[in-house]
Amino acid sequence: MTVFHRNETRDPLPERLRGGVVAIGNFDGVHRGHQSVLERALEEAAARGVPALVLTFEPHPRTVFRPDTPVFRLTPAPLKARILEGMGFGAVIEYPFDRTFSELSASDFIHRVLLEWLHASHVVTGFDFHFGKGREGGPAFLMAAGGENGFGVTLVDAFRDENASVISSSFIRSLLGQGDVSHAAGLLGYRYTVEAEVIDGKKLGRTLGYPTANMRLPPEVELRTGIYAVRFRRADGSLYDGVASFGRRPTVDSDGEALLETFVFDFSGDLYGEVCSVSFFGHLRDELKFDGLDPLVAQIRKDEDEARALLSGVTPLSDIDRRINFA
Ligand SMILES: Cc1cc2nc3c(=O)[nH]c(=O)nc-3n(C[C@H](O)[C@H](O)[C@H](O)COP(=O)(O)O)c2cc1C
Ligand SMILES: Nc1ncnc2c1ncn2[C@@H]1O[C@H](COP(=O)(O)OP(=O)(O)O)[C@@H](O)[C@H]1O
Repeated sequence: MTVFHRNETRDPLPERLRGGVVAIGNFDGVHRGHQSVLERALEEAAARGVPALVLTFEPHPRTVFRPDTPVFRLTPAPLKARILEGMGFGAVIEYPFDRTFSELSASDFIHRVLLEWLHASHVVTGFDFHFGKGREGGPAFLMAAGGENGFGVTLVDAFRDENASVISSSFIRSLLGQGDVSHAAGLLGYRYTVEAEVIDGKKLGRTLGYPTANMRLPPEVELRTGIYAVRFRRADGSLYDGVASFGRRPTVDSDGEALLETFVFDFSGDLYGEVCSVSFFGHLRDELKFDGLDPLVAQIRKDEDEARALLSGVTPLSDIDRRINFA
């Protein structure tokens, strides 16, 4: 068993990873459309007996072109790497992306990155992948370059869901903005998941009988505020059901920042400083401003019951979902 390699630099690639099948793309969310491209790369690699790699770019190229509007990332690099590892890839290349790199011509990208650096034997991308300065290189260019330079190319057609709609990261972001985490899960193939350190709060939760693990999400996250049924994973891998509130807590803290606060079921202990993850299974309601703490606590009790009921019946949507939320 070789270990998964996360490559975050332009330093020479370890020898054992050269000559592989390379899937290229940003793959933010690693949604079911991305998975159809990625599965093809895994099949090609298995058939040839060579490593399977993903070439992706960090930071997300749109963040480099428009620094003041950071992209709402469905899968920040660490989560993306974990999903790809679970799928069976040998490595993810998080190639450093900056303005200078974006000026490389499509031909230079092929020669310097794919050939001289990765020694790619085969490339797999989606039908609409473009690369090089001004997106000048498209599928036809890549096919021709493969023919000239002796690497194979597989272009994977648009994946359509059950309703014949093309799945896109931006549509999934908009669903999360509406709080529709179940529709988002259907398109991702797994429940939307965030990861962050548990930080200190007002220490009020414990006095209400509902201690909550508080997390700060990146400001560009556009998840709708509200109350959700969730699964909570600790750093040691243990899994718990829970109920979480994402928002500004108008009842106790009207001008505070938005926080994700999870009441973890059947748990007691210290979570401060631990990096934990939260996966969203269902949106229960919007956040409300209550007239005092008693009605808030009464509502949280109902939320807990509702979340327990919802979570008691859930099943994995895919192997990825099983690894993240069930195993
Ligand atoms: C399931 C759940 C539902 C919540 N719903 C609301 C709400 O509708 N309105 C609100 O102001 N705060 C809501 N809260 C947030 C509580 O006000 C908050 O958890 C409490 O103030 C504890 O804060 P602390 O963790 O900083 O001590 C909710 C919390 C949980 C766990
Ligand atoms: N069942 C639980 N769910 C969430 N946090 C818990 C639980 N049991 C203990 N804790 C601990 O208590 C803390 C939350 O208590 P709370 O009074 O809400 O404080 P804070 O305001 O700092 O979040 C968590 O960060 C965690 O360390």
